[in-house]
This record gives sequence, structure tokens and C-alpha cells, in this order.
Amino acid sequence: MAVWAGLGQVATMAKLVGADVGGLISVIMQAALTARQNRKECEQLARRVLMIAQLLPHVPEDPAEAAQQQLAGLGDTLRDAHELVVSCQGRSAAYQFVMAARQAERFREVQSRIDFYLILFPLISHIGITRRLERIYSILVQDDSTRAGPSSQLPRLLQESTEVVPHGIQLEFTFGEIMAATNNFSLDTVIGEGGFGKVYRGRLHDGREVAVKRMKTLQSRILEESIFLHSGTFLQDFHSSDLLEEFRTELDILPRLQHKHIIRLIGSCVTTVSKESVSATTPKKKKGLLTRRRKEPEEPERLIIYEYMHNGTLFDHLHLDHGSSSSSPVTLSWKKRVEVLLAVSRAIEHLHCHANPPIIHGDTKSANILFDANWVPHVSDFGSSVAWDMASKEDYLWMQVSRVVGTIGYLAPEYMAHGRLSPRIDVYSLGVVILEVLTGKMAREIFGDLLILDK
Ligand SMILES: Nc1ncnc2c1ncn2[C@@H]1O[C@H](COP(=O)(O)OP(=O)(O)OP(=O)(O)O)[C@@H](O)[C@H]1O
Repeated sequence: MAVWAGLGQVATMAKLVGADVGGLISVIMQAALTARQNRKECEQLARRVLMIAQLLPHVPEDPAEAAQQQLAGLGDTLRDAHELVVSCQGRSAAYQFVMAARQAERFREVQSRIDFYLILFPLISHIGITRRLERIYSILVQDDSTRAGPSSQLPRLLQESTEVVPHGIQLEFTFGEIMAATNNFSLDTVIGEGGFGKVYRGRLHDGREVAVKRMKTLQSRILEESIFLHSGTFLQDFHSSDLLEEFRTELDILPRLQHKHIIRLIGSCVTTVSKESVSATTPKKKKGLLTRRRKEPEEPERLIIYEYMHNGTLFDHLHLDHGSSSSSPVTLSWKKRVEVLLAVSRAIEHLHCHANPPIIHGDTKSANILFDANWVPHVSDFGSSVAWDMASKEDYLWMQVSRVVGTIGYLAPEYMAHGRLSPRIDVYSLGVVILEVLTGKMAREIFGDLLILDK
């Protein structure tokens, strides 16, 4: 019995997995049907194996190297599953009784190995999303070129064999250099603001244009949130706060990533400036003497310097004024929209399949996709990212977290409701971005529609 029909890649799969997967899955299912012992466990195993059969056709013919290594063990897992189910077909009740504990242990072990593939496949099949977008894109391109005549060229996006680009060395800047680059953080250089702080446009002494993210200081937060500082306690809390974590995460993760569609880190700056400030205990002014000043340590400035993106965010182009008019090149044609999605999908694929360990972006949304001067999209904002080192996880399906970060509308339900973090949350958010780009609706509107459909 063929488990799946029309899978034109049986030979490739057999090569990858080291077994005739289709054949093995068929015999496991048949054996499970005729099992005389442990019927419930056999059925469970068969159900999971069937899920593998359903997911396998979505695995591309040329999965990434890391995925290939993982897939190589699937043949052995299925052979063990088969052997286990077959062992439940015969044997006397007495033999089974003696072996019961050992069998239960073996079922658990084989099931968990199969579960591993059930989590792995959606990741590998994410590459399938990219391939599908590529196919759609190539149809749109062909359509265009038919209209434009035979001389038109395939866009570079489809021709490029590699998108990994060396990012060079990240520099540590002095505060003075960044002050000079941003005209002393003048208000007219502010280009945006997020939870982390203000973002300034600047020009380095070598002429490069940069975006400078300046972490909010306690002082600015006190002003902003009218927090009354009673003691040093809050100061400590603030220093170990989420912003500091975001700063560290971004500087830890971004240098490992070198991809055409991932924002490039230029450098950073942490300073321990001391400010000449009037002390509260300054003695009374004596005639003719200046107020005695003493040096007080000031909160360090923390800055991250990125390559400058001239053309705003995907969110702005979709939902702000220019999104509705035909003036935005991003929304001008279906081809451009799919091209943007393809680029984002490739960036996420790079994070999941090429970074070692894989990286979960954690906040994939249209506001975090920025366009450079040539309208090339870049995924940015890695402050919520997590390195996903599967080998060190006890539970490889997800990581339980107590604090959920991200943006409502893009958050995967299992993560938002139960704090289950895994690379799949990026695939969910990417799905929301795809819907956003294709429908022109905001994520929250799409979410609302789905809730209505659900009822
Ligand atoms: N490299 C860049 N080039 C140009 N503009 C940028 C760049 N990075 C950020 N911006 C602008 O600054 C705004 C805020 O940036 P960003 O959203 O990354 O900040 P954040 O504080 O990390 O936000 P969040 O609260 O979403 O985590 C962006 O919407 C964008 O307009």
C-alpha cells in the first residue's frame, strides 16, 4: 500500500533518510492493525507515523545541510518502530507480561524520537514556504517578461545562489563619535521610536549613513513614566531590566547573522561617562568661590549602530497613507509584494536552518521589516530573539518561558497562552505577515476575522 501518492521524490527521500520511508510507514501501519498486544500504544505510534507520512511530501528535495543530518536518523527510528509494533503481534501472554515494563519504556523512547521529527518537519517545510513563494514569484515574473518581451531579465532575487553576505567587523564606537554622527542627538535626526528608545539617523566620519538606537536611560523613563524614585531599588531593577536584556541579546545574536535580508550591525557603544553635577551636599557658596562640584557616576549610555534603511518599514507602506496610494513601490504590484515576502521568508529560513544554533527571531512583524535605498527588505529588531540550542534542551518540542514577549496579532497561540517557545512561533508570525501583505489588512484585523470565522 502506498502511503502517499504522487510523491515524486521517493528516491531522494530514500537517499536522505537511508530507507524506503513510504514502504516502512506502510508496514508499520499494517502491523499496528494486526497487533495483539499493546494495541493502544501501537495505534498511537501508527497515528504519529501517519503524521510523518503527511508531512514528508512537504520536505523539499534539497533540505539544508543541518536538516539533512537530522533526517538521516529517520530511517533507523522507523525501523525501530516497525520492530516494536511487530513484536506486539505474536508472543504468549506470559512473555508479554515479563516484558511489559521494558516494552512500555521502548514505546516511550520510540515515540519521543518520532515526536522529534514532528517538530523538525514544520521547520524544514518552512523551506517549503520559501519554495512556494519562489514558484509564485517566478510565475509573476514570467507574466511580466511575456508582456515586456523576450529581452527582459529574470530579477536577481530568483537567480542568486547565495544570499549570505559578509558583514565585516563590528566596531565599538566612542560616545563622542556617535554624538558627532547625530549632531549631538539633535531632534531633527530622530527617525523613530520604539520600546527600547529613540532611533537617530547619523553619518559616521567615514561617510556611512547609520541608524543609532539609544537605550532609554532611567532618567528618561522617570520623565516619561513619572516614576518617583524613592530608593536605589528601582535603579537596580532598571539595570537588570528587559531593556538591558534586549541590548545584550541584539549584540549577541546579530553579529552571528550575515544575510542579505537581515539588518546589518555596524557597531555599538557603551559608555561610563561621568557628569559634572552639582552635589546635593554642596557646601554653601562662599563669596568669590565657585560651587564645589564633584563627579557622580552617571548611568551608562548604551547605543546600537545599524546600517541605515532609507525607505521605512513594511508596516508603513502597507498601512499608512502611501500604502493605499499607488506611490509606494512596495504595494505597486503583486510581484513586488511576493518579492518582499520571499525575502522575509528567506531571512527566517536562514535563522532557523543556517544559523548554528538556530535563532528564533521572536518578533517577526511588518514593522520590523525595513527597506534600504534599493528597496531591498531587511528583517530587523533582534532584541527578543533566542538561540535555540536543541541539544541542550530536555524537551525539544518547546521551551517553557514565564514571560511572553512579542506583538499582539503576530504571536502564536501556544506561545501567547502557554509560554511555549519554539522556532514555530516565527513561522506563525510569518504567516500573519503573508496575510497582511496579501490582504492589506492589519494583523489585528486578520486576527479578529479569524476569531469570527472560528465561532
Ligand atoms: N536601521 C534602521 N534604519 C532606519 N530606520 C530605522 C532603523 N532601525 C529602526 N528604525 C526606525 O526606528 C523605529 C523604531 O525601531 P525599532 O522598532 O527597531 O525599535 P524598538 O525600540 O526595538 O521597537 P520595539 O518596541 O518594536 O521593540 C522603526 O519603526 C523605524 O522607523
